Amino acid sequence: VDLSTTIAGAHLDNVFFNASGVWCQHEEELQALLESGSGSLITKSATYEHREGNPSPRYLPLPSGIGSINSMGLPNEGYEYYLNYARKFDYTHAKPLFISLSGLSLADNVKMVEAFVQANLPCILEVNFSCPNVPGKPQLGYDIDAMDAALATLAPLIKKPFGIKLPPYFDIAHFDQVAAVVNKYDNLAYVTCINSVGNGLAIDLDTETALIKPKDGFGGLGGLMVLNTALANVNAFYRRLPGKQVIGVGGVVSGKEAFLHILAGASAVQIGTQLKEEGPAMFDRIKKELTEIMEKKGYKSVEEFRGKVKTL
Ligand SMILES: CC(C)(C)CCc1c(C(=O)O)[nH]c(=O)[nH]c1=O
Repeated sequence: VDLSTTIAGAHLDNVFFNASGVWCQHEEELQALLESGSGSLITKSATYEHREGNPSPRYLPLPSGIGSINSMGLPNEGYEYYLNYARKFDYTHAKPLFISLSGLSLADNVKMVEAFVQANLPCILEVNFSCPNVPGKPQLGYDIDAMDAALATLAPLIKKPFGIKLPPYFDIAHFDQVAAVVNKYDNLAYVTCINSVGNGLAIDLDTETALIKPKDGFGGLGGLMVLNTALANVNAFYRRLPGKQVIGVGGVVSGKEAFLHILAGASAVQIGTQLKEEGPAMFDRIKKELTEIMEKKGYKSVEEFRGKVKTL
């Protein structure tokens, strides 16, 4: 069966790759992704300066495999590290390179975008809209006017097709409002849905203590428990963004959830928590599981069923 796809004009020989933030902060990790069964790779969201991030424990899988919680605090090597990586990257390689940017201000995003545009490389830029906004205001992804203003500045600068990483939405009116903004920008080629479900709290019964150290234990939720929110966001934006694509992420632990993401409309599928727990060998397992499901159902390519979820 054919698991290949094209995102923002770049060909992936299979739909799978890492969720930004997982297995992608350092070159060694990115090299492991290149050597894995993934179809592509995306770097850890970069800020202008290097960041250590929050004190540990800052990521933990939750008991009974329902998911994970993290408050990493944007640890990354600084954007120049990823720009250099993108300069050295072998673009004849079968896998396209995605670069995630998460500036702490619009000015920082502009400076980073300008540097990448100046370098004129084949990598695809993805702006993380869960990045923090002005302190006291909600993240960019939850401030529709700020999101529109950021895109009005960034889209013309980037010129080429690019994407944005979106937090999960839970209100139909928000799907409508965000889609109306996204549809204004022709080169905004895709949205990646969803980022972690924000500010969850995991507490240990025995110690009566929050699991992670930062932010009084508050952190983003990922893994199987966010699957149905992820499927809804993928399908909501698939229905609302004609001519654009959706990358699905959230709750993919096997070929089954990957199949459901594609059925909901995903053109590619990213994996975070399960990759963190299982390592890059996971891609071969998940590709095999998706292939088996497609063979059993008689599908020869992901194109045949993408977005074809039925309603009653
Ligand atoms: C949450 C932010 C630190 C504002 C952005 C980086 C990020 C982080 C992180 O670095 O803590 N974790 C996530 O699950 N998603 C993200 O987008």
